[in-house]
Amino acid sequence: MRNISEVQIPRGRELQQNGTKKSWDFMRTHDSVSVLIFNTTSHCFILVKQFRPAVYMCEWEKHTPQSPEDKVKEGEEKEESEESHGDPPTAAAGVTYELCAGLVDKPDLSLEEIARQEILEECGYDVPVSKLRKITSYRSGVGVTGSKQTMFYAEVSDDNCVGEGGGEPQEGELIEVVKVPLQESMNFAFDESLPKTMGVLFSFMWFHSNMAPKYKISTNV
Ligand SMILES: Nc1nc(=O)c2ncn([C@@H]3O[C@H](COP(=O)(O)OP(=O)(O)O[C@H]4O[C@H](CO)[C@@H](O)[C@H](O)[C@H]4O)[C@@H](O)[C@H]3O)c2[nH]1
Ligand SMILES: [Mg+2]
Repeated sequence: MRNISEVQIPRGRELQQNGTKKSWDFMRTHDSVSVLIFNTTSHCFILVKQFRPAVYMCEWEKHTPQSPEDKVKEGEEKEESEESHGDPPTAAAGVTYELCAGLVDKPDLSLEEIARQEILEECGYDVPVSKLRKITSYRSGVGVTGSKQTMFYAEVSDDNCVGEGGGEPQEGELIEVVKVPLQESMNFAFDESLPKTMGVLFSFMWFHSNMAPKYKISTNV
């Protein structure tokens, strides 16, 4: 009988599961919060758009078969041609649509307080903590990081808008705030030409099943 939970507690990078020795790399990261923001004045979702180096590198590697790490390794057989396939992708290939989100890196603040700060810094809306509603939490990555993300819902109005958002420039953040009209949100969510996170897809679906009736929106999911 196989029991997937029968794992000898790992020592170093090795573990034994079901009699098989395995080693695995992991990366320790902070947990995070994300927020689905809905503007009740304009009936729009408020998303952020930012350049993600990791996303860009995935696209870059498709264009250039040889990865930067491989370049520095010497004496290895190259399976694929080193020839470049035209110009490298533009920076736009690394820009994704995302929920407003942030790392849980301030131990003295609650998850709600961190979410509130991110909404203000990234999107420019001042929302009291009491207006934040927890949707759920989940593992945001199970292959390498295993960290947990807690997702919130925040209803805002134009009256809550106190700034432009855009992130904290001194922390190197460069964020564009994007409005997605509710009526267009499902087409937006499933348009694969617009790169986005799973959180955007999931939260839009959540809104359509839980909040849309309140706004008398017919769902085409
Ligand atoms: N934004 C977002 N939307 C999702 O739908 C979404 N779904 C998953 N995630 C994951 O959540 C984590 C935290 O999100 P952020 O990267 O937005 O965290 P911040 O604290 O705002 O910013 C930090 O990272 C910035 C960029 O590197 C720096 O400039 C800052 O200095 C630095 O503090 C990341 O692991 C991300 O993968 C999403 N993140
Ligand atoms: Mg962020």
